[in-house]
Amino acid sequence: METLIVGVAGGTGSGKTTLTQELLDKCAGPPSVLFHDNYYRRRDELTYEEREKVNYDDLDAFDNDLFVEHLRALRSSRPVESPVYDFSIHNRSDRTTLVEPSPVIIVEGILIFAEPRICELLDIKLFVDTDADVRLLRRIKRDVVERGRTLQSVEDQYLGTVKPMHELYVEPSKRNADIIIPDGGHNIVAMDMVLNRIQRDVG
Ligand SMILES: Nc1ncnc2c1ncn2[C@@H]1O[C@H](COP(=O)(O)OP(=O)(O)O)[C@@H](O)[C@H]1O
Ligand SMILES: Nc1ccn([C@@H]2O[C@H](COP(=O)(O)O)[C@@H](O)[C@H]2O)c(=O)n1
Repeated sequence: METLIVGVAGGTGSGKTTLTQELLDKCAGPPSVLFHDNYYRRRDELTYEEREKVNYDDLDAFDNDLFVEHLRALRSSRPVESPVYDFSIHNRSDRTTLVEPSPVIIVEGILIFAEPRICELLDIKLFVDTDADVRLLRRIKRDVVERGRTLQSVEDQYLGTVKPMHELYVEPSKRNADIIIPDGGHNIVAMDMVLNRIQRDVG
C-alpha cells in the first residue's frame, strides 16, 4: 500500500489538533493518526508531585523509540497499539488504542519536527503558526478547564519550561516545515492545497 505521512507541528495551543481534525473530516479513508503526546514516557517511579515538575517540553520527555517503531509499522501496513496518555495524572494510562494502517497517516505533536528520526519519515510537514499570546490564553483555558490544573501551576510551567523549550526547539523546527499555516485548521486556502496534494498522491 502506498502511504503518505503528514506531520502537523506547532507550539502548544497553536491549533494542531483542530487542523488534524479538519484533515480527518475531509480526507477520504479515513487517515490513521498518531499523537506524539501519547508517547510521553511512563513515570511510575515518580510521585504525582515529582511528575508535576517534569519538563514535558523537552525531547527526552517522549519515548521516541516506540513512536518511530509505531510509525514505521503503520507505514508498512501493520496496525499498532498506541499508548494513551492521561494528562490529569501526568502519566501514561494502562489503556492502549488500536491504530489501523491507512494510505494517509497523520502525525501530530509540538516536537515532531525537532526530532530528526521522526522528521525524516514525514512526506508533508505542516507547521501551525500562532502568536504566543494567543497560544498562552488558549493554554490557560484548556489546562484549567480540561486538565484540572490551577492558574498558578499553568503560570509556573509556562515560564519555567514551556516558553524556554518552545524558543529552543519548537520555533527553530519551523525551518523544517514545507508549509507554515497561520490560522491553522481555519485557513481554508492552506487546507485546500494540502487536501489537493493528498488527493493527488493517494486519492
Ligand atoms: N484558527 C483558530 N481560530 C480560533 N480558535 C482556534 C483556531 N484553531 C484552534 N482554535 C482553538 O484553540 C484551542 C486550542 O486548539 P488546539 O487545536 O487544541 O491546539 P493544539 O492542539 O495545538 O494545542 C481550541 O479551543 C480550539 O478550538
Ligand atoms: N503531563 C503533561 C504532559 C504534557 N503537558 C503539556 O502538553 C503540551 C503539549 O500538548 P499541546 O496539545 O498543547 O500541543 C506541552 O507543552 C506540555 O507542557 C503537560 O502540561 N502535562
